Amino acid sequence: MVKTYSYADSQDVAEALARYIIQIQNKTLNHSDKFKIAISGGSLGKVLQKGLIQSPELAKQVKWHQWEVYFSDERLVKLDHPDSNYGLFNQLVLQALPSSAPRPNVVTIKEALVNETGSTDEEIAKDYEQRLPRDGLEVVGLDLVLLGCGPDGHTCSLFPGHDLLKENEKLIVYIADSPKPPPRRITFTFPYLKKSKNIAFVAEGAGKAPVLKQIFGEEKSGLPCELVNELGVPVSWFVNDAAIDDVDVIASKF
Ligand SMILES: O=C1O[C@H](COP(=O)(O)O)[C@@H](O)[C@H](O)[C@H]1O
Repeated sequence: MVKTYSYADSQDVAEALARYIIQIQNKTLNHSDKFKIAISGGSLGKVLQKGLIQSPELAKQVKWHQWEVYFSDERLVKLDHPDSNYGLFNQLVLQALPSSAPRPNVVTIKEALVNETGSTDEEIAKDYEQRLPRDGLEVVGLDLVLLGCGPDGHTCSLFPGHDLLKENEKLIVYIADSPKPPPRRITFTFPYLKKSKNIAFVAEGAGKAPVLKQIFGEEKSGLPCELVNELGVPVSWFVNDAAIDDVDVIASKF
């Protein structure tokens, strides 16, 4: 269920990820009128910009008007704040679309609840969970979830050793003590990630080599990224060669 792809440079990674996204988009739109996808923050934004906006042959295949975009995690700041994952996606992708291009439907956190006296981060998480796609009363998984891999092995805002890794019921939860600033966030949980039809990770650069060695090594790392690999969801990893520094340990898996 875990496929791994490595490419020499970042442009190759970006184009390979874009081709994969378009493949899942087209397969989904054969039986649905909406392509439901989750975006992460961090380094993923630039990869999407390179593959889905700046690569003309691929850009013309993206059916943005049928996209329904969610966020696998979000920082609890205003949407135009430099720390906002929506803000990054808006800046790198949405604002780069031709003005005539139809826009996707983007499901952001309810900005009015952020820093409003009387509302709590738990309410923001519950509100976002209420807006996840449903089939009747049941919340359904997304067609594709795009995840990053932090140098500590975190993904979404699920951090190593955090109690949130034990959440087995809620689909969206809040964290008030993220070890990576800013501290206040909401995040997909493993129960929600497990509902996904497809998951893809992107990890690039020498800085990710040590954690990839742990995630794909012989020993169980218990890191959030490795726990996602074990959910039983089809997972694809897109990395560049700089992120694979130990041929013995993981290159055989790429
Ligand atoms: O804080 C976060 O970090 C992760 C990983 O970011 P990366 O730059 O190392 O790829 C990101 O996926 C997540 O959305 C973000 O909130």
